[in-house]
Formats: sequence, structure tokens, C-alpha cells
Amino acid sequence: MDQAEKLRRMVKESTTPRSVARVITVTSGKGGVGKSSISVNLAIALQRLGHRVVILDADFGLANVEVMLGIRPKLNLADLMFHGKSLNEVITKGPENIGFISGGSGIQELVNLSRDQIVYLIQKLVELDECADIIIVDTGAGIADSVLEFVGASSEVLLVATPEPTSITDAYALLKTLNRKTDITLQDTTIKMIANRTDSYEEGKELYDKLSLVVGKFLNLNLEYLGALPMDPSVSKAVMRQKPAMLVYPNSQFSKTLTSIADDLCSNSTDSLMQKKGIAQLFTNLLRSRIK
Ligand SMILES: Nc1ncnc2c1ncn2[C@@H]1O[C@H](COP(=O)(O)OP(=O)(O)OP(=O)(O)O)[C@@H](O)[C@H]1O
Repeated sequence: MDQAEKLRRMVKESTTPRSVARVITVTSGKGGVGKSSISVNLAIALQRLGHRVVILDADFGLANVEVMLGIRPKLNLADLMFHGKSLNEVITKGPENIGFISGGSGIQELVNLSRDQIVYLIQKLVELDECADIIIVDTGAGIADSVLEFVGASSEVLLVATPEPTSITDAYALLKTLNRKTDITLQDTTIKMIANRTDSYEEGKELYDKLSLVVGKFLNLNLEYLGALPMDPSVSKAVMRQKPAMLVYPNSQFSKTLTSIADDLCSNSTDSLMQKKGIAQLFTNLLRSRIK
């Protein structure tokens, strides 16, 4: 049995009879549109619905999620990959018991892993699949290869866009570049758009209608709509306090809308079961070309 077959078996055997986490990858075409704010607060909303949630910060270089959660993780994914640290040691507990893993330099190091290291990492991620119900992956923005690969390897993607024209064109550019990459197939990826910093529900819906029209026409992709989050000063006030808005401003329009979006994400049980492919599977997809 070759290495690739061994790995496929390992993921299959380890995940099939046990629980596999639902992985939601949050991304955007342009930076600063609210990815981290949404990841952090969505994590709390989902945890409150009774799910065990872990955030994996794959936006290397920026530590926005840590700041927003008001935590300082001592270890990161690289410690799990190279320094023999256990999964429990690299998960930092945040508010309301949500888990947090900092990608640190681990995400960049993925390209340099040997096959044995890949197998070891996937084994660890199978453990993560068992200890979380939902894993939110916060990626960087834009069309860097590392972001595209993460998005392409995911089965459920939340695409964040704001009504600013540059945000819409960059969201389209992200999907177009993804679609053009020959090594990425979006067949198994569900892309759901979330409008952020909108003045009204209608403005968000209009933004979605515009984007989904061109995405359907020119890229032949289906874009689902998750909803519109309002422009709400409580979001930046919460960042200043280094606490998630869901915690310090639970009655703000932003928190209420996000709670109902979290509800929608979980209410369609077939949808959520279909999405349950797990973080080990995501990394296997991501590293597929390296283990052939
Ligand atoms: N709905 C909102 N209402 C008001 N302010 C918001 C809203 N969403 C995000 N912001 C503010 O926008 C700024 C950028 O948000 P955030 O850091 O979440 O974006 P990002 O897409 O993760 O950025 P980056 O690309 O740098 O990782 C922050 O100051 C945040 O407080």
C-alpha cells in the first residue's frame, strides 16, 4: 500500500465511525470587510446553540481573532506539527468555552512538510474532528495561493462582502481565480455569501443578487445567500474592549442578526450533515497533490 492509500484509509477509518466536525471556512476577496468579526461572533452564536466550536486562525501574519477574543495563545499549529505538542495544548479556551487554534507559522510550513509529517498532521486533525462539532477556519483575504487552496479544499465557504464596489469586484475576482485554477474543483464546495456593514436588509440582498448573477452567468457557480449584517458601531466598540460583540453587546442588531444566521446555518439538518466532511479531510484535500 503506498503512502497516499495509507493516508486515505487512515482518514476514512478514523472518521467514518466517529464524529466528524463541520468545517466552515470564512473568506473574502478584500481585506477588512469583517471576516474575523464574523468568525469570532459566529463561533459564540453557534456555541450558544449547543455546539462545541473551535476557531482555526489560518490568516497568518495577522492576529485579529486573538485580539477580538482577548486571549494570547502560547502555542500554535506549528508546535503541534513540529514540537510534539498535543492538540489539547494548542487549543486555547476563549470566552464561553470556544476553542481557538492559532495557525502561526504552521500554515506557511504546510508546503514544506514531508510525507511522514503530513500523515502525522492528519492524525492529529482526526483527533480535532472528534473534539469539535464545528470548526471555523478564518482565512486571509484575497487571491494569494494559500487562501485559494484553503477555500478550494473546503466543503462549506462563507464569503464575506460589503456593499463597497471594491469588495464586490474583489469577491468576484476571488471566485473567478478559484474557478480558473486547474488543480481546484469547486464541485464539492458550497459557497454562501454573507453581506456585512449594510444599511438595510435590502442593500445586502441587492449586493447578493448582483454578485450571484455574474457568478452564475460567467463562472457557472451557484452562490447561496446567508443574510445581511448591519453596519453597527457596537462591533468596533467591542473590538476596542477586546471582547466579542455577542458577549458585550448581545442585544445589538449585529449580534441578533448573527444569532439568526447561526440558527439558519444549523436548521437545515440535511445541509449540515452534507457539510460534515471534517478538518482532516480538508487538509487531506489541501495536501492531496503532495501525497500522490
Ligand atoms: N458590521 C459591522 N459594523 C461595524 N463595523 C464593523 C462591522 N464588521 C466589521 N467591522 C469593523 O471593520 C473592521 C475590520 O473588521 P475585521 O478585522 O473583522 O475584518 P477582516 O476582514 O477580518 O480584516 P482582515 O482582512 O484584516 O483580516 C474592524 O474595525 C471591525 O470592528
